[in-house]
Amino acid sequence: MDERGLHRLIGTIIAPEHLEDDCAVVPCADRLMVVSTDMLHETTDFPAGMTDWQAGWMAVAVTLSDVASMGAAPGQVLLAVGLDRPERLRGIMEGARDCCAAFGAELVGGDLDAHSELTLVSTGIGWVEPGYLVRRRGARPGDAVAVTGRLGEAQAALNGWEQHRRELLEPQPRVREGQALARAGVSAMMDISDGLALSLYDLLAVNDCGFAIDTARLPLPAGVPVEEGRLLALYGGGDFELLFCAPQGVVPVAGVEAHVIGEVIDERVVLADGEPLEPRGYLHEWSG
Ligand SMILES: Nc1ncnc2c1ncn2[C@@H]1O[C@H](COP(=O)(O)OP(=O)(O)O)[C@@H](O)[C@H]1O
Ligand SMILES: Cc1ncc(C[n+]2csc(CCOP(=O)(O)OP(=O)(O)O)c2C)c(N)n1
Ligand SMILES: [Mg+2]
Ligand SMILES: [Mg+2]
Ligand SMILES: [Mg+2]
Repeated sequence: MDERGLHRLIGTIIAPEHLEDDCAVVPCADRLMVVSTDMLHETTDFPAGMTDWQAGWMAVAVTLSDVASMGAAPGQVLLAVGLDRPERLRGIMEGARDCCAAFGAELVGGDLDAHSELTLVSTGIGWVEPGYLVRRRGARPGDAVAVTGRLGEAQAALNGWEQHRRELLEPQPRVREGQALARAGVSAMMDISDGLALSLYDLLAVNDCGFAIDTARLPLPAGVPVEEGRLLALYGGGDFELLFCAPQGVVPVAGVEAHVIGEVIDERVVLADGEPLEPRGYLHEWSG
């Protein structure tokens, strides 16, 4: 059983539309509040050699990435710490605080308990005017499909490409870019935490159209052979770039480094170079 299968179960218990986006959306006077929470564990999320400061940074970055994907401005963050050793706390809190500060958020609370495996749960709140909210749903046939930054860098580092360790250990949420894309009029957006392929299937699940990408157009990790780089870009997790669809004429958006990688099509399929793309990537799995 994997994460996506269990999400379907959750969708039979709470309203399934609550599972459609990177954040929950809560009306709040004349603005919308978006909220995301994410859990990280030492064994699955903190690679060997990661510092405590980097673990705190990453916990906040992954949540701010979800906030960014809605076109929202980060506001407040809470961090719950399941702490294995007390001497780790200072570094973790400083990393979390510094990531908040770097992206215009404030760390305003959290929780603390003792736990055998270091576990960080970050909750991020963001704010957006109703006209600029962007959801995963909204893609239209003929839109361009595009991504910010480069893909596959975090997984490249895990594969031993040392020049990409910083991207793995200190992900940079595309906070400024998310808001600029929203204001420019993109039609659908999400962040890519589990790899491009799974993210395209996540978009497919909530849109009435499909996606055709051209692998020659993927922005690949620098210094990695092209064939390996292409696999990393399609199936590697941990990138935290934005994947978005944009009506013709919207991209390029000033100040946003993005690459068009394909287009939205009528047929509800995900194609890469004309063939169905394997729905493979980073998935939490359970045995049995
Ligand atoms: N245990 C849960 N209860 C309710 N909603 C959940 C749960 N786990 C995940 N979700 C929701 O499912 C959607 C997908 O989750 P996830 O894959 O973690 O998104 P993301 O990769 O953006 O963090 C999100 O809207 C998230 O809020
Ligand atoms: C040991 C280890 N493997 C891989 C990564 C890269 N990485 C960071 S988050 C992530 C996947 C996304 O995490 P998840 O808990 O699924 O977050 P969500 O999709 O909910 O944002 C990956 C592959 C890592 N940081 N550490
Ligand atoms: Mg997300
Ligand atoms: Mg999540
Ligand atoms: Mg994930």
